[in-house]
Amino acid sequence: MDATDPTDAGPQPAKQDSLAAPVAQRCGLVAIVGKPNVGKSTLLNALVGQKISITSRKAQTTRHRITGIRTVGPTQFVFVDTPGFQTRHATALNRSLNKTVMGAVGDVDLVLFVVEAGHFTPGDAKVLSLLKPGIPALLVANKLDQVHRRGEIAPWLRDMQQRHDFAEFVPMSAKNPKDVQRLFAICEKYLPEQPWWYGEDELTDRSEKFLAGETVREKLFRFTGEELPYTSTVVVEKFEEEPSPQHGRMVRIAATIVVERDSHKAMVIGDKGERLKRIGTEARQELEKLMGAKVFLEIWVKVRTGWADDEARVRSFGYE
Ligand SMILES: Nc1nc2c(ncn2[C@@H]2O[C@H](COP(=O)(O)OP(=O)(O)OP(=O)(O)O)[C@@H](O)[C@H]2O)c(=O)[nH]1
Repeated sequence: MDATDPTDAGPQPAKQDSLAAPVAQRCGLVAIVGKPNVGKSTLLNALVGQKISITSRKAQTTRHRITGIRTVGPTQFVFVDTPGFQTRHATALNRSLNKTVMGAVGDVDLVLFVVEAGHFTPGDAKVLSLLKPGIPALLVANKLDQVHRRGEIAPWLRDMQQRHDFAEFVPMSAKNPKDVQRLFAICEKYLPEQPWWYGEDELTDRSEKFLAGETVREKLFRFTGEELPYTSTVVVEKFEEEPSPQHGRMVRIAATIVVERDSHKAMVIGDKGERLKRIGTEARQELEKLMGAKVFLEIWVKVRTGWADDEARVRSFGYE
């Protein structure tokens, strides 16, 4: 996969040659945490330089612990994206999500605690309470572009300083490449000197099968807007490579969208199947680009009432 670099990196450190003093490699885990919708996935994608975590306007679209890898100069950042900490409902699905967050913040070198600049809600406080002492945390005050009175940021930062012993404050916008570049430079010194874990060009340790499911899920949420409950999910039933003299690489994928009610199924399928067709077309086009292959994508819609309340079923759909 070729990564285009949206971060406008500017000059990179020169490659080491045999005459130059060796620069020690750094490598470490960076967790991105925050309540739903603060921009964690947008930030991760900007940091990794390729879209690997799905984003949408709907809260709770990120359910898996996704790693993104980015090597900049001598430093390899291994990012861990986590689900928004969900406090409103206590279904088995949410218990599983919360466990993922706990796992993610306990064992990392650096935490990026993401909030919307100028805001701090009880939802943010809940996530903040999960941060472990001893692990440096940066306050990423995201969506700075939406703050129109910049003068209010300084008193807000002072208030944030009272709430947690943040190592640094980074007011920024995940949508601004220069800010994202600056964030790399800030994070670098928190990662230990040790050899890289992955190749220089690797972006994720997730399989293409996983990315296929995520892509369908993103289109599903994008085209159903706020109507479809976030308990709907996507299961990839088949992912098969086939040799094709005509297309080079060819992949056959069958995915099932699992919804809770018949009415949700009708919503996903849409008038004369229009919506499901659109979901399938857009997902297929994106996957073809991502995988550099001809993709045949089949999507089914199934109703499984109450699946989000059933621990065994949540596990069978791939949540820990
Ligand atoms: N204006 C502005 N919008 C942003 C910025 N960063 C993210 N957004 C938008 O905020 C919304 C939520 O972003 P996501 O990246 O999906 O948020 P998330 O925290 O991963 O959300 P969950 O998956 O629900 O946990 C999207 O509509 C983004 O486009 C930013 O810096 N500025």
